Amino acid sequence: MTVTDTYLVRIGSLIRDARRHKGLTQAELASSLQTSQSAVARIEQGQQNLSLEMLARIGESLDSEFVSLGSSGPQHLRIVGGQKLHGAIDVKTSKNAAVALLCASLLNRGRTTLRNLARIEEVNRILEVLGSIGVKTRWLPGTSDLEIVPPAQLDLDAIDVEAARRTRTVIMFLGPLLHDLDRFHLPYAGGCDLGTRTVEPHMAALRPFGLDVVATQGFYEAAVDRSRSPQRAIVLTERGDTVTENVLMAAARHDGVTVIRNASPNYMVQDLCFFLQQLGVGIEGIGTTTLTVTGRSMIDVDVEFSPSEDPIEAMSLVAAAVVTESQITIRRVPIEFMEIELATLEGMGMRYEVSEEYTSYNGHTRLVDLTTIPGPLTAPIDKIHPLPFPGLNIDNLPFFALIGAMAEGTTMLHDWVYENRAIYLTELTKVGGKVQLLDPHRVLIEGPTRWRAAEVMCPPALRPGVVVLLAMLAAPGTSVLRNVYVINRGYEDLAERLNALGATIEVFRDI
Ligand SMILES: CC(=O)N[C@H]1[C@@H](OP(=O)(O)OP(=O)(O)OC[C@H]2O[C@@H](n3ccc(=O)[nH]c3=O)[C@H](O)[C@@H]2O)O[C@H](CO)[C@@H](O)[C@@H]1O
Ligand SMILES: C=C(OP(=O)(O)O)C(=O)O
Repeated sequence: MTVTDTYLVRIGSLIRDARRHKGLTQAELASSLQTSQSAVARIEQGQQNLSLEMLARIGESLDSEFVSLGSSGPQHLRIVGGQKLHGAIDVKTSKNAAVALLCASLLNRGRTTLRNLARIEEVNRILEVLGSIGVKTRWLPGTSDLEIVPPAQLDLDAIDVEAARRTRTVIMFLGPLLHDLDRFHLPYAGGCDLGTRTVEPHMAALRPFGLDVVATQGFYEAAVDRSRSPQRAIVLTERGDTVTENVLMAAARHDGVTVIRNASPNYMVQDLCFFLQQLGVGIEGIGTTTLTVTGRSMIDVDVEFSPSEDPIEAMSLVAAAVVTESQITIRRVPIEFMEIELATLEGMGMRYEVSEEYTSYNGHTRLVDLTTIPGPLTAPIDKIHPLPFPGLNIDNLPFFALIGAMAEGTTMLHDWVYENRAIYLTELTKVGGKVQLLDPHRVLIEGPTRWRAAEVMCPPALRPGVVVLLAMLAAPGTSVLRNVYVINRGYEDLAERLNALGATIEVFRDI
């Protein structure tokens, strides 16, 4: 095979992956390219010469750039796998608390300083959105502390629509904004491609505060009827994290007492509650499913807050240790939000040591340092499935695919929550995993696995993306993971920090 042939085959398989991620058939892609299905089949098999123009058109049809110029193109990772990790790593603060706190800063007329914030793409997008509507934000020099100063009047018409559409967080502007604006519009929420994620629970829960939302042409048109206010407890139909946060933020400036039932007691909700308390809002029941909020119609305080460490990053690092069969110390693990995960791992035979507990900078969350001890694992007898906190966290479930792949026997995962996420776990087959999709919600993983290096397009979802990356760390040889924006959405400098543990990961872009 000539060098050109090898490239055509590689590009062809990347195009096939991207098409499948997008859920298109060859015929559908062909029709958007105005070519034939057989031409698409030849392209995917690497049997068709491709012009740059054709590559650009394919990239456009699949929302995925295959070739780009300059430094602004997609970022890729080249991983030399098969090495053991060693040493210690600190868990960073969570993405999910960061986004809630950034939205909550809109409640405050004073200056909000968020300390030790995760410097991740998701935060960057929200900073772009906040900046576009007039909020002044700046990183304090040499720190990860962010200062936020609101304008006298927000300018929602100037909102950066492109940045807003890349996150789901914009939906959490509804709760804070309904106090100051009688009418406003926000772009539809975006984010990872995990299948349909309804926003209806948000609309229903905010209706008692007078909010009515009509969705038209890519925007939520919001109008606030000031004659309405909550007359009785707000009962959430699902125990969602961001819906609970939205109601908390609406209640924070509602002059009166709001009771929220079936609230999520999850980690990011707790961080938001601690922050709101700093703003002078009364909150009882933190960490339970009934929250009683005594709001303040005006909040104008200079406040500082540091969110807690990310249990999902902690779980990712545990999975990194398991898949590379390494002993590492993971510092600052928010133990309360990892207990069921760790109990499940113990059931699979995993051993680890934990330090005495200490307190997070948020003043509340209990942390430990956890040292992994490599050893043989066996598949769990029962399926592993997530539940709202205090169950096994849904965002941690994908990491059990990796751990199941290391264990002797068959592990079943049941992701009842998301329509798409389990499907992406089949990407592990490209690096040697034996993963069988039973239906869109259930996968069987057979272990142990002999990982092998491969070039793979990063699945368009954060956790499955990291799962593939970690498998590549274990696979001897050189792997490439292409277009890792979704990973950077939720993890700060992951490649660099894994390299500090002895991994070899190079970040690169196309020329
Ligand atoms: C920014 C943030 O904090 N994101 C988290 C948050 O998203 P978020 O709060 O936005 O989660 P969603 O509201 O999208 O809920 C996730 C999915 O679960 C379904 N659902 C949810 C709760 C429930 O009791 N029943 C139910 O069926 C929803 O319909 C949806 O399909 O919670 C998700 C589920 O924990 C996590 O994956 C996200 O990382
Ligand atoms: C699904 C996730 O988050 P988001 O709600 O930001 O899409 C996640 O963190 O895995």
